Amino acid sequence: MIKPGRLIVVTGPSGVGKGTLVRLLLTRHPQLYLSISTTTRQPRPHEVEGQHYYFVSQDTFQQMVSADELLEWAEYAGNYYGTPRKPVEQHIQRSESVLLEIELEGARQIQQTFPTALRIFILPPNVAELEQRLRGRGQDSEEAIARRLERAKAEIEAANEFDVQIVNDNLEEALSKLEAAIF
Ligand SMILES: Nc1ncnc2c1ncn2[C@@H]1O[C@H](COP(=O)(O)OP(=O)(O)OP(=O)(O)O)[C@@H](O)[C@H]1O
Ligand SMILES: Nc1nc2c(ncn2[C@@H]2O[C@H](COP(=O)(O)O)[C@@H](O)[C@H]2O)c(=O)[nH]1
Repeated sequence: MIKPGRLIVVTGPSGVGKGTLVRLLLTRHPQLYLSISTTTRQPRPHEVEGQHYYFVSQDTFQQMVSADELLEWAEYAGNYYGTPRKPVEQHIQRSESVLLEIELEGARQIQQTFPTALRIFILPPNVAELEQRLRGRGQDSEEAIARRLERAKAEIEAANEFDVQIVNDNLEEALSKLEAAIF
């Protein structure tokens, strides 16, 4: 059994399948709470305010940082992303476990502030497959894909900083490993 009120961080390069794995995990384990991030990125066509992200201006994001309303935040590929503090703390206080799906710099901040958090790194089978997944997703411009792939190299090198590393090759197998790490 998972310990109550645990913080679980899922990190890995963009396009590796974190969101896909987390969505599947939530359908099997609806008791987990997924934090909804704030971002200055423009919404993608299918994205819904308050469901995928809270989409805010740079000014609003900066105000949230100044007011210490974010548990962690980072600049990523030209946009800002952060975890709203209050909902996470409320769920943890209620002994509910919370999932953060965030990039490397944010995960490093969580390591400082929540050293007991379980930190999981999702790896691609190889970089060519990662690129194929980013392109296949069809959501990002060529420039955005290039920036994400550039960042991916440094991210992958940091995988050993994490408690658990999971290669997302076969999706079902990766999901089973994610469940085994958490439960
Ligand atoms: N095991 C897998 N095999 C093949 N394709 C996969 C696998 N896992 C995910 N994908 C596909 O890869 C693409 C990227 O997945 P996803 O959006 O979940 O990545 P992500 O890590 O959440 O990216 P980001 O960090 O940018 O949000 C999607 O099209 C998804 O369907
Ligand atoms: N440090 C944080 N990183 C976050 C947060 N929410 C999402 N992310 C990560 O950003 C990249 C890009 O996301 P995309 O939706 O533009 O593809 C990806 O690695 C996300 O995991 C956050 O609150 N903090």
